[in-house]
Amino acid sequence: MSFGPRYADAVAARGRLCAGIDPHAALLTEWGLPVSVDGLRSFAQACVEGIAPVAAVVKPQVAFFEQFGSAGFAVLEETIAGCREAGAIVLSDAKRGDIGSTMAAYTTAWLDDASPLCSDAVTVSPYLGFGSLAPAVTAARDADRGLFVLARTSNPEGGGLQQSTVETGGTVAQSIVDAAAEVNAASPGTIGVVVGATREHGLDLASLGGAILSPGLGAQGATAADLARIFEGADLSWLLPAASRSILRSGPDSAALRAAVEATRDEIENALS
Ligand SMILES: O=c1ccn([C@@H]2O[C@H](COP(=O)(O)O)[C@@H](O)[C@H]2O)c(=O)[nH]1
Repeated sequence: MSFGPRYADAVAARGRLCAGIDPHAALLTEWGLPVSVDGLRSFAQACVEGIAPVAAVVKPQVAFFEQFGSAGFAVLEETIAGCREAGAIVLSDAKRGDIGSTMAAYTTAWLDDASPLCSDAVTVSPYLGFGSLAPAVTAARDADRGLFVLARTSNPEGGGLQQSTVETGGTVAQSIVDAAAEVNAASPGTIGVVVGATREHGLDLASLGGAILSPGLGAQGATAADLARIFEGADLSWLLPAASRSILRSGPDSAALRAAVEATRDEIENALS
């Protein structure tokens, strides 16, 4: 099954929420774990047990594993496999982007079955030009996997670049949404976009035909009520709000993590209904 219908099935079964696995040092300490590879492994294991069986999409933040080098990557591999086994769609938040020939290698790392990091989808940066993502677009389509392309990010610094105007008159962010929509017209749901929940985005998302990952809930200040306002007019069935720290602060108990996922999801579903 291609990524779009698979994603739609997961969200229909589990609700609209992407739960992040972001093992910040501060969270490891709050959970009573050492800031070490052993602490990282225990943290990730608790997330696999508490979050992955209930969240539609789980998003490991690669940076927090990468900071421990090869041992951290080994924990990430186990985490990806464990989350997929628990039935979650795994979106690895790696934000890769480079010239096309290098992009092909990133694509092998994150989307090829033979790779131990293979995920259902990966975040990518289009700021070397959307066309530079072509190897990833082709591979995602051929392997029934997904890409999530940064369009209008949740951080305050993104606007200067993302809101600037391109030759054709629209914003850079809108040009990325439009390029994603063009791919999705032939291959529905292959390309999602990232649009933060923290502010008005000014984008026309009506023709996207793919998921809208919206980080910023909780720790960055956005609320479920903000989502309904900011995404008015978009096809809300594609909206995928994301939260990490606000859920993870309930750990390390697996049952408490599970309850935090369910409460966040219910709040979102109520606000969007
Ligand atoms: O625009 C973006 C793109 C990605 N992120 C990532 O999402 C999570 C948010 O974590 P919180 O703890 O819920 O703030 C994190 O991994 C970011 O790197 C984003 O926040 N904004």
